[in-house]
Amino acid sequence: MSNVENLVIIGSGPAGYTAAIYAARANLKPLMFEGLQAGGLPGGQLMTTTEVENFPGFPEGLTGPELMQRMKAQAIRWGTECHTEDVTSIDLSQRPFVVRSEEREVRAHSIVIATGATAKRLGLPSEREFWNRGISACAICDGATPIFQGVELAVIGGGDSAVEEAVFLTKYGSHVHLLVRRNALRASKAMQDRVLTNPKVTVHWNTEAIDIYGEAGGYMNGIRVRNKQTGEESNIEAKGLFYAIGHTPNTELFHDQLDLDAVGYIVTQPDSVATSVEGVYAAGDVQDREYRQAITAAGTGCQAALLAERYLSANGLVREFHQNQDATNPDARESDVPPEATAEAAEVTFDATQTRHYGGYALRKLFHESERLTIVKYVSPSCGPCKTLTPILDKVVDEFDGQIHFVTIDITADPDIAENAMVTGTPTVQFFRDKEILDQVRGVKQKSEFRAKIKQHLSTGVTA
Ligand SMILES: Cc1cc2nc3c(=O)[nH]c(=O)nc-3n(C[C@H](O)[C@H](O)[C@H](O)COP(=O)(O)OP(=O)(O)OC[C@H]3O[C@@H](n4cnc5c(N)ncnc54)[C@H](O)[C@@H]3O)c2cc1C
Repeated sequence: MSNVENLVIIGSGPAGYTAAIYAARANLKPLMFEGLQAGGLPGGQLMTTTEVENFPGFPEGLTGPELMQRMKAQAIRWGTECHTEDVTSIDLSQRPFVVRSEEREVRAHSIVIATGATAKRLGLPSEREFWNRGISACAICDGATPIFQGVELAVIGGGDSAVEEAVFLTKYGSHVHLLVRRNALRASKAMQDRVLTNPKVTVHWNTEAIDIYGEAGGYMNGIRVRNKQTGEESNIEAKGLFYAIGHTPNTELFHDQLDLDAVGYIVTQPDSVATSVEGVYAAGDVQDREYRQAITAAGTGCQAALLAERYLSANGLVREFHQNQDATNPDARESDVPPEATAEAAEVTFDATQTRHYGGYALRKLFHESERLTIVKYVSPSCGPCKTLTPILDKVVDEFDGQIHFVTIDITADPDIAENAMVTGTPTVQFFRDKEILDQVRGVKQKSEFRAKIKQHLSTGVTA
């Protein structure tokens, strides 16, 4: 049984990392599937937010991505093995349990499920057409892109997320419309005050979106809305629409294997995080309909790890590992762009023989002069998924050192470049050669996808 893991943790939000920290501190060397695209992002929901001001221990507040990087670093420091992969199937009917991703199959004596919840969509008739062409589910990730600068924007929803996003978007849009289905906000009183007193936000009560309109093949130009009390329909000329309408628990993998409630949340035993299968525990938003906070997720993550440890000990299943306190998180980065990469320094330090470059100066030079395949990664400082993508893409870029150019563009520092490249959200990765765009990838994707694209474009062109 030496190749059976003590504990597999599925999900890398506050619940998953807290479970990992506790289990790793108990010498269990947990293996974590951090997730990639199914059910959110590595790092979970806080990767899409700005300031977190209520997590104990940080009196000045910190950003969501920063908090999650710290949790990850702490989990890795004590020996957690992390894989940035989605679990694609799980078998809880046999012991050890079997957990599969696209890249591996592992067996485990115990499991902590911390897969959280996913943002809902409305399913409007033209939603698909204008998705990423004005519609977004992440204001924090996409709000800074040029298409949203100085134009009217809208947010749908009435909870904390909607209010936070509406206020955040006032930094970029000329005005923000908040569409609320009822005649009241569900957001906390403090959050309500922030939006109701903001002159750049108009709240449209009893209002539902019916559809999006815009140019065929182009961007959205507005939202068709209906007043639910009067039935009257009208248009809101917003160039951006951000969904903040709640979440669905990520429990597809566990249907027919665990007890779920009518909505799909995992049912845990009273005063416990034990599920209907012994040795399997659920922590965080995936089992919490009521509180859904980072600290409650972390609290139940702790409970899950302690229960898993007890279960392993009671059944003589523990395999102990030495802790490696020197382990550091290779993915922990403060920024995608190093501080020395200033616009002033760019002209002096630019070297076309290098693989990695930063900023508009380098991109313009390479775009016009280089024969190599040039890969451009567009990021923004507040974008959590950008930070997730960085280590994934870095590893692939290293494999093609000397064959390609890799340029990082901060779209807030080089908005004109982002606009010309028609970047509508971050992270976006574009592939160029001979002044032609060959390909584009939006969001966080697996290493294998980027590797395949680079190989494909290298094989079809001349490289330096
Ligand atoms: C915009 C916003 C702002 C917020 N602000 C605050 C705040 O200020 N303070 C606060 O306390 N709370 C805040 N919250 C709530 C908080 O983010 C959540 O309660 C918390 O993140 C839940 O943690 P979790 O670990 O349960 O799940 P999540 O954070 O949802 O993480 C779930 C994880 O599971 C992974 N996953 C899903 N499916 C799979 C799969 N098949 N395989 C592998 N991995 C998978 C995902 O990739 C992700 O890593 C905010 C939420 C939002 C959306």
